[in-house]
Amino acid sequence: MVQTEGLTKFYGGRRGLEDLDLEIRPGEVFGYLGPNGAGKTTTIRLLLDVIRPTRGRMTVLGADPRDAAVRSRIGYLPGELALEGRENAARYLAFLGAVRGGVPAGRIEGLAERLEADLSAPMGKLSKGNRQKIGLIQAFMHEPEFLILDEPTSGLDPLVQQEFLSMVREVRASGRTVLMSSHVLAEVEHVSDRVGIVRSGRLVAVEEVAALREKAVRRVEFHFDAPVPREAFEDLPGVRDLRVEGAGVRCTIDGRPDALVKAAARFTVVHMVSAEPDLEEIFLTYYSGEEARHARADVEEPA
Ligand SMILES: Nc1ncnc2c1ncn2[C@@H]1O[C@H](COP(=O)(O)OP(=O)(O)OP(=O)(O)O)[C@@H](O)[C@H]1O
Repeated sequence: MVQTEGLTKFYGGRRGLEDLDLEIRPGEVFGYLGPNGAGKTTTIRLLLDVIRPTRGRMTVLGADPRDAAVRSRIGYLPGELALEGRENAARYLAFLGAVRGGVPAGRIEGLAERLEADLSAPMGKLSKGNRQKIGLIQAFMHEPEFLILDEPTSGLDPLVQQEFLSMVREVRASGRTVLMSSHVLAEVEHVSDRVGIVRSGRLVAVEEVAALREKAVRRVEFHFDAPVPREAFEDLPGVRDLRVEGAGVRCTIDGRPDALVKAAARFTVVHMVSAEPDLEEIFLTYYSGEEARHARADVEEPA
């Protein structure tokens, strides 16, 4: 769906994105993560030919993004959607639908209902959340084969976020592809197949979410019906910060919990707590590692 090689964008002397090699596969949901200013929007604008690269190559849907036919096969939610004027959202969406070759009115209404969007207010008066919903409706409504969503969950309340994530899952189930950016891992980890982590204009990692989860540290607690010997839990693969106090065992695990679970199973377990793996910690490691490495390169570079 997307293939880039050495894709680079400088804004004058300022680095927007440098040497991006990225592949997005058909049918996947790709989460594009990074803090503010990392280069996510720059990447997305390059893929859509809103801006042109300083150097590097890319294909989108197998073609040059300058090819106008490519754009019509993509649904796009910009990070900041400008919706102005007195016209209401219903008429605006109907107009866009007609321009895109016809979208059934029922589909627009269906999406509006799911997202609890108000289509009757004048567009210039929409709240941030409602503007975001209108942006999502126009991105999804013509059922494009590739959806590019820049910070799609920003401004949505938690219930609407859940509904949006269901819409993304449905897109994937129908074999279509999604690229969504975010600066919060939690917003994309439950729906993404892979995540790319970008920092200071560089892609620092691309990982399967399942692999990331296996690498993550998780905190685990066991309570037994009687005191257990510390030796039974020492030197188990991946087990760290072990604390054995009477009938209680606490530790963190790096990777698979298999060895720990088998060790615990030799005693009578009365209660067990396992926290969700903390992917955010891994995510932050990528950020901070890169920060050090590229601290010097962050200073002005030539165009
Ligand atoms: N039009 C522009 N002119 C000059 N510099 C720009 C321009 N657009 C982006 N930049 C710079 O390029 C870098 C990457 O910005 P970009 O908007 O791509 O980041 P982002 O990851 O999308 O962050 P955000 O979530 O804040 O939009 C930043 O340092 C930003 O200041």
